[in-house]
Amino acid sequence: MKITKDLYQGSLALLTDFYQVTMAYAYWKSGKAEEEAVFNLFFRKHPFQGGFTLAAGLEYVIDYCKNFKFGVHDITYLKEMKDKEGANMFDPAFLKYLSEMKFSCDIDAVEEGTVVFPNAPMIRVKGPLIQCQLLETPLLNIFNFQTLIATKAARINLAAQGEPVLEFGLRRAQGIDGALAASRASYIGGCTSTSNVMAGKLFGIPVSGTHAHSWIMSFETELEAFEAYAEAFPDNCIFLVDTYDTINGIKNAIKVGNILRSRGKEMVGIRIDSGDLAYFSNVARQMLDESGFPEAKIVASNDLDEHIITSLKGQEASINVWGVGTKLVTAFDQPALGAVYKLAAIRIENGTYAPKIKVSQQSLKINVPGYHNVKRYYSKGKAVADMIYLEDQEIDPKGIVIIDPIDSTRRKRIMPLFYQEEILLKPIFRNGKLMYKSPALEEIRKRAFEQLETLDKTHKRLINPHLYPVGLEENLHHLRTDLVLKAQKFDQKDEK
Ligand SMILES: Nc1ncnc2c1ncn2[C@@H]1O[C@H](COP(=O)(O)OP(=O)(O)OP(=O)(O)O)[C@@H](O)[C@H]1O
Ligand SMILES: O=P(O)(O)OC[C@H]1O[C@H](OP(=O)(O)OP(=O)(O)O)[C@H](O)[C@@H]1O
Ligand SMILES: O=C(O)c1cccnc1
Repeated sequence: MKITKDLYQGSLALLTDFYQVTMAYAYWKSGKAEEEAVFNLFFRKHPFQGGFTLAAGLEYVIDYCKNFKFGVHDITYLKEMKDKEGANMFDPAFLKYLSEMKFSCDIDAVEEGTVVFPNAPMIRVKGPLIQCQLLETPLLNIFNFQTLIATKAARINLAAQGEPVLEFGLRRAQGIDGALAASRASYIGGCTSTSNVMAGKLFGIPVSGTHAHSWIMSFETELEAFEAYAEAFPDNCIFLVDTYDTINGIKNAIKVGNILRSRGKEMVGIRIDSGDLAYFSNVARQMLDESGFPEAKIVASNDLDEHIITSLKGQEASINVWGVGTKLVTAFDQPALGAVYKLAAIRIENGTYAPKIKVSQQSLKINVPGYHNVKRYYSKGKAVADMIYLEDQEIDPKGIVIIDPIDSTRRKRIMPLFYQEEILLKPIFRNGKLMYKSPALEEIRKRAFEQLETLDKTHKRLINPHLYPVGLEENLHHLRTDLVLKAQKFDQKDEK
């Protein structure tokens, strides 16, 4: 995949917030640029009031980091930036330093298609402070969006209960890249295909589609339009039946279905895009069955989402295929995931890490300090809990307690001995060198499916899902509590 080169024809180094560049300059000036830091990317709350989140975007991150370099044009742009007095904003020696900077971080991340939970890192970046800082914005940009859309797609696909969901979002997506990334994330989340032909070409996603109302309207009659379409695509006919009168449209589809059959071909189905989808799909099913087309599929579209699909299922609608656009690719009911990227540790002289904490009035906003990782415990193939732990922490296989990072009275005892375990942050880069082979998109999609299978259905329900246990290993909990208390004492003294 060459997203960088294909889409932006060059460097993406400036795809960052200006404050990252000014901080980079200030780090450089104060001699801190090369200090080793650890940052974590995580979110605090599942989107869509759900009980799970599906990670996506790592392949873009890898591509971004592999190509992380300030090119000649980037440097020229920065060189010409002036401050309020009209002086050059940046010292030429800093710009030379930037132009020679080589990506040299360690990155560990959850694989795409992994189910993830609040407060646990999805990406950990360790490296020179200046590089870690410059990566904040692009990493958040990539992960926030793709993870959000993959999660929405997973919810929609769960609602469709295994029936195909066709992604139709391009025309209403947030711009060109938003659409492409959304098609990719939707496929990871379980969609069967995309209508976005470029996403098909770039990512190898199957493309599919029916036809529009304009096709029908360009003919004198609907019947003529269906006949002409059948002439052009005898093996791929899904007739849109609701342009004028849906019942009459179904009759016309059946007429052309019979013509096709007389030529040894089968119509694939019909699409309904307006009106009461439960009512019309049931009428259509009956008419198609009675006319000898029990195999014909009924595709429904029109502002669908997981809730409407669930409702239509509850109404026993006869819909077999779901076309979903706007509400999927725009993550309609929650347009941002809200993941953040926080400094967790700074390496100190003796080679150990000094944990860093950002205190907040809201315990929800206090980060998890230190150089940590996440372990998932499985029992008989089902995920039972995630533990966030310091990398060098010994874990007693006979019994540990994990403590909820928000509410320390919520605890869970785990006997690692009896569980299978998976370390979720996998090595991606070491010293800037790529260690990880990105799986094919198909593999990622399969992982997403398998990961969702490991999750109990109580965590997957759309409304009021059961909370999956994620906790801090005891020592990490104590470290965090001590740091918070210390920081608060300091604040109190300060205020006097
Ligand atoms: N039986 C149903 N139960 C629940 N929601 C439904 C049902 N049938 C359709 N819907 C949803 O209701 C909404 C209907 O929107 P709208 O009022 O724009 O419909 P319309 O009849 O298609 O109008 P138009 O012809 O202008 O498209 C859509 O989101 C659609 O998915
Ligand atoms: O409803 P969504 O989930 O966003 O799915 C995509 C929508 O886009 C099309 O409508 P549009 O009116 O743009 O074109 P059309 O004339 O082909 O119906 C299609 O018919 C769907 O209704
Ligand atoms: O192929 C379709 O039916 C389609 C494609 C994009 C948007 N709406 C429908």
